Amino acid sequence: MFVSLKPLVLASNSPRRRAYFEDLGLHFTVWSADVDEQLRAGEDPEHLVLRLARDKALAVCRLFPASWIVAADTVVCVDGEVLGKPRDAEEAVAMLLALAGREHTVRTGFCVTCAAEGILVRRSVVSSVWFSDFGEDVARAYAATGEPLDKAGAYGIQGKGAFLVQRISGSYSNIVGLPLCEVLRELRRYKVVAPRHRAG
Ligand SMILES: Cc1cn([C@H]2C[C@H](O)[C@@H](COP(=O)(O)OP(=O)(O)OP(=O)(O)O)O2)c(=O)[nH]c1=O
Repeated sequence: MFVSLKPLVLASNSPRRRAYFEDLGLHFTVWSADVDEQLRAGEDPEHLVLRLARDKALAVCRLFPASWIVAADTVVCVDGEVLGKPRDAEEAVAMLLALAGREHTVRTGFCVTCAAEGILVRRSVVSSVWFSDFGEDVARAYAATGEPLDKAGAYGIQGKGAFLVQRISGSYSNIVGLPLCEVLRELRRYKVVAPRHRAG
């Protein structure tokens, strides 16, 4: 659907982010960026996801200075608390119960950068999600599937966790970890990618 016009690197371990790039038809390299994802005292969620997206992008940028790097970070926010990925099944259950029967937000920050061209762009996108009300038995049953362990807020809207979600407002792909409209807009703006034109 789209072609990569310039060398492109997805700085991510996330299979969801990789699948989104593959769906677009892009040619890209995947390089994981391991950075310290700790929240700093007094840091708000928007600042956190923008900082981590930049840190992940810059860690990979050093290795590919002539390439365009895309990195992202996703968190769930409820009651002023930031939920990242749970450490274990117990923490997953606690996170799920904190989200049950109410609204929370999912925020993804992303960074598009190229050292050779002196560009670094960051944006963040927020979506709202309403969970149905459920009890500890349901939270434990879902946590036991293992699906929550590598996901912010301990659920995957795109997977088994879909049954938790009553409704959403805003970008769906943002909840899954990469706000596609906004990322594609930046990649097209800098002519990193373009729609594919087939002859005949
Ligand atoms: C809320 C939600 C999050 N997630 C995922 C998106 C992200 O992969 C993950 C949040 O962790 P992140 O730290 O944003 O990303 P990651 O560790 O998976 O990958 P990397 O840092 O290497 O890019 O949660 C879902 O897949 N579905 C959901 O519904």
